[in-house]
Amino acid sequence: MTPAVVASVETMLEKWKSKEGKEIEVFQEFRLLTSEVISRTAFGSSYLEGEKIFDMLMKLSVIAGRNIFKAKIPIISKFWKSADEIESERIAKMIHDSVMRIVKKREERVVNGEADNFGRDFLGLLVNAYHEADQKNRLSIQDMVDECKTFYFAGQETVNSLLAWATLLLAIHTDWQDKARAEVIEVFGNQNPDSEGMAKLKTITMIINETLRLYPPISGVIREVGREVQLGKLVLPTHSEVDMRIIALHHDPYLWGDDVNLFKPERFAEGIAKATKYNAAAFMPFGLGPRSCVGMSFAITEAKTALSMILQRYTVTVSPTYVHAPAQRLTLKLQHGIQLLFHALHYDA
Ligand code: HEM
Repeated sequence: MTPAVVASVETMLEKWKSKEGKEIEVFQEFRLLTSEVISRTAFGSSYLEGEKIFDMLMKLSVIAGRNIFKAKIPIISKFWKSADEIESERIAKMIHDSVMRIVKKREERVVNGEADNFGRDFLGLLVNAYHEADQKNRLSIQDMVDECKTFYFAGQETVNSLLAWATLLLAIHTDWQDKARAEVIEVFGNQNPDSEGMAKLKTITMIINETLRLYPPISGVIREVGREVQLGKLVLPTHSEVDMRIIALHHDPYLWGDDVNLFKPERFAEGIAKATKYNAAAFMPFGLGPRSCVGMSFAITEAKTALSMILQRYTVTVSPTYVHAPAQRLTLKLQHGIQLLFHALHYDA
């Protein structure tokens, strides 16, 4: 996957050449980057259509984000729909139609003999499951659409958030920015990152972990209680939902010390186990247990690649217009974005 990520980062950095020294809003920039990466990975040759679908999913996520805590009135909500609900239904229908169009195209290629399978990318696997001979294991269209949604939210929004916060923290903590750049130059010189060098990026890994601790893209996970259980003085009934606030664990001074709110990547110098004093639940940006994130390595490789390529070319500082206003919108975002300045380094990267 590294060459696909490198190609997408190169496209982004090519655009940045005309903006050197000027303000760039990185949340939006990384949104385009991570959408392209996930579209290429998930939809392969159909990635342009994939991007359109993800774009619509983005709109749906914005609507869902602003309605997440709104209660519904049971009978009235059956007959009356808010503007957001009507818009969500319209977008959902468009997404459904787009997925169907891609599926049809892939089916036609097989029928016409242009291809002997539906594709080896994520969508190809879904189309295969849709054609599964055994009805019990067959995927419905709705399942396919839902899988696309999960993949998009899981794989795009999260890395978007991680990259944006990491770049902001590097812009604020220029000592760490210098250390990270020195490491990248030592490992890759001015060449593009490769998978072999990824494991050697110790400082970058520490910075990524500390970013995920302070600003976990997913701030909590929900679990349903399988059977009644007692936790200390608390009895949790069967089927009750437990909302585990990852962000609260990551900011707990009891677990992390009085400097819990400071950016100190050195906490992770000897790895996660040492940093958490072997308490697995103290640091869980990717969740915990059998349902934890399947895209963890993908996400870390993508983040390391993008950060390395930026550091090879630019020093980064915070723009005077930046306002610190984190906001929970499904993932941890910023109300006014992240405005940074990128200054070209004077050597050929
Ligand atoms: C910084 C980036 C990411 C973060 C912080 C993150 C975090 C998480 C978290 C907290 C969960 C819930 C785990 C749980 O319930 O215990 C999750 C689930 C999931 N993630 Fe990620 N994720 C990231 C990137 C990705 C990427 C890049 C992909 C795919 C390419 C991905 C695919 C998934 C999927 C499919 C699930 C659902 C797993 C299931 O329900 O069994 N994630 N992720």
